[in-house]
Amino acid sequence: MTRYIIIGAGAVGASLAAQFELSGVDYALVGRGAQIRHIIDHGLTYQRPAGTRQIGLKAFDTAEPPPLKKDDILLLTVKSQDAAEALAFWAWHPVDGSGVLTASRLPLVTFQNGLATEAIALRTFANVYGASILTPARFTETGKVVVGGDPQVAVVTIGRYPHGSDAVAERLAADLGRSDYIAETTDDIRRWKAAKLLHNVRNVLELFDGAEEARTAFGVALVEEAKAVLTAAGYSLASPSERAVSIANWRVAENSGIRPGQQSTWQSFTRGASSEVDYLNGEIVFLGRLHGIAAPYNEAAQQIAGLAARKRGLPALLPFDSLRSLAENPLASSPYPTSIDTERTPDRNIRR
Ligand SMILES: NC(=O)C1=CN([C@@H]2O[C@H](COP(=O)(O)OP(=O)(O)OC[C@H]3O[C@@H](n4cnc5c(N)ncnc54)[C@H](OP(=O)(O)O)[C@@H]3O)[C@@H](O)[C@H]2O)C=CC1
Ligand SMILES: CC(C)(CO)C(=O)C(=O)O
Repeated sequence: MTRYIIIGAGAVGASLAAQFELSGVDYALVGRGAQIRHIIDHGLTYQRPAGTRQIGLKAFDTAEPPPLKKDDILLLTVKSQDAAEALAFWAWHPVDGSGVLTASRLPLVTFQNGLATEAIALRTFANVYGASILTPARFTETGKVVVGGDPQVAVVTIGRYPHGSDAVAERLAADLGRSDYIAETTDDIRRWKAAKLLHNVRNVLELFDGAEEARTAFGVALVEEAKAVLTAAGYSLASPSERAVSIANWRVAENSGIRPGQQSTWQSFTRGASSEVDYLNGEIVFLGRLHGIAAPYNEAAQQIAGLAARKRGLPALLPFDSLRSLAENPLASSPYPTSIDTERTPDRNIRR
């Protein structure tokens, strides 16, 4: 019987575990730090539009991972910047105590935003699948995850990487469907991930203050730049009309505990965790450099977020004017103060 090994117990991973637990799909949730300790000891506080419940989960600390079995499928739900470390940890585990190694045997599904993780995974794992997930999920308090998707938790598109679809993708889509997700498969997951990145390049704006109108205009510039770069890099972007499933009735529920302005990047900064911006705006900068397209708006956002991330926390929103002047005058030295305390204080901002 298939068992899903969920790696990373945050917004996406812990909610997957909770939904599998509720629907009877077999899984093991493997996490680290205070979050997994709390889940092991007390269960997960899981807030959905219909109410909040305390759910006991099959949870493991990375320090004591469950032994892997031959029918396991790995679901990678860490942030992109943590993917290489997590993959290196899992790749060379023996399966079933045999001489067969995880990376050559077990399928691995990458749930990350951005375009980088699948290629990193393919270096070690022979069977890589990408999953593009649309879910309003929040992890800002230890032991608690809020998901406002209604009536289903999320919309997930799955495909084999770099292309194709097969029985593993279909299996995961079916199990997600049983677990209250809208799920579909695709032959070209790269197009879906690229299309989603157009949304995620704007995540960074939630770290900045400033007038709504000016921030919206900056968001448009980020997206236009991303479109130009992705096109130059050979991506044709998937369009919502290509969906095989209807998401017309899917929404973020009102009063679900999910508020605008608190997407995944904001959550990491708020928790004092590390930043994914180098894989979102940074992916556009990287592809722009490879294909000779300037991306000053994404580059300015990446630079200022990068400096701020070293502080590990977001005591106050960042000055939008600095962002705009750096984007409009990229050769000027960074207008954002560089005398930043770089001491690492993980989980500093978590409310307990
Ligand atoms: N949150 C959302 O609403 C959405 C997120 N996404 C994407 O999904 C991906 C996951 O995001 P999200 O769930 O928000 O991330 P979170 O930061 O909420 O959760 C990731 C968890 O993985 C843990 N972790 C990191 N490295 C390891 C490791 N080696 N082994 C075990 N656990 C590890 C982190 O611990 P620590 O805190 O110690 O770093 C953290 O608890 C991202 O690419 C994100 O962009 C996509 C759609 C929506
Ligand atoms: C789906 C969405 C937009 C949810 O907020 C996301 O991808 C994120 O938070 O990064």
